[in-house]
Amino acid sequence: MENIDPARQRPPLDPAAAKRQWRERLVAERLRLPDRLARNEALQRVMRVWMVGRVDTVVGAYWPIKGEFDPLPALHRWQEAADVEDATQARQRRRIALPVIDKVAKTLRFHVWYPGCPTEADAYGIPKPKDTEVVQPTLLFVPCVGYGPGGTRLGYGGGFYDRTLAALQPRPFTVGLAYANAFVPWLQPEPHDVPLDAILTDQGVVWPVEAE
Ligand SMILES: Nc1nc2c(c(=O)[nH]1)N(C=O)[C@@H](CNc1ccc(C(=O)N[C@@H](CCC(=O)O)C(=O)O)cc1)CN2
Ligand SMILES: Nc1ncnc2c1ncn2[C@@H]1O[C@H](COP(=O)(O)OP(=O)(O)OP(=O)(O)O)[C@@H](O)[C@H]1O
Repeated sequence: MENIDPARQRPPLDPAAAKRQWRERLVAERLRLPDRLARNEALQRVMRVWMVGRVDTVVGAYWPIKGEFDPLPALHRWQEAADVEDATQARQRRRIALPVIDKVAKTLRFHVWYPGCPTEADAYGIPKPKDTEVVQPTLLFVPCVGYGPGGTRLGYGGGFYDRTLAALQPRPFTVGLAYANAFVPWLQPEPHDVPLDAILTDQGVVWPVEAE
């Protein structure tokens, strides 16, 4: 048989393999970001401005891992602002919830969390609230390893958010959080991917994009 270019003998990368490769690259890149502190502050500001006027009282977020943006400081301030911002709602306490993995259904449940709340490590070593109330966030901040056009999200590959959102009735408004360097232009939604309703980065609201 003739010599064939070895690259051509390999099957092309399937989308799942491409996603695995990019996950690794994006997490490594995020951990190396030289200006992470400045980006972190910028994204906190974007979040707080974006939340003005939202009437949610239960907001889901996450405990940051692997260099993820930390949404909790901005949410503390949102919680504390309740007293002055909206007198009619001030009595209904604003609450922050963190995900807890349901190992059987492989979905997430959201448990109330507050600073100093007792926690224990989940299967991935992420702190989860211990024995606090289960709540239904109407607004959910979702960590992104990467993001693509149209609100497509790349996570760590567990499918937890997609499975959770497929099952949640009514669905919360979902907001992806990422640093702007995590944009992956070719990222295509797979059939099970639930697109995010909005994406915020340190550069502002990047989805939905304003009409030109
Ligand atoms: N901060 C944070 N909390 C979260 C999530 C998240 O993405 N970020 N999750 C969002 O779902 C859930 C946890 N899901 C996770 C899924 C995988 C890995 C992880 O580290 N996976 C390994 C690869 C495992 C494998 O390939 O089988 C890795 O990336 O090294 C971490 C969390 C709930 N809590
Ligand atoms: N609604 C669903 N029902 C059943 N399986 C699902 C569903 N959504 C996703 N999955 C499974 O989860 C796997 C991982 O999905 P995907 O690669 O999109 O994860 P991810 O969004 O990156 O991860 P995560 O949400 O945990 O951060 C998929 O291969 C798919 O089989």
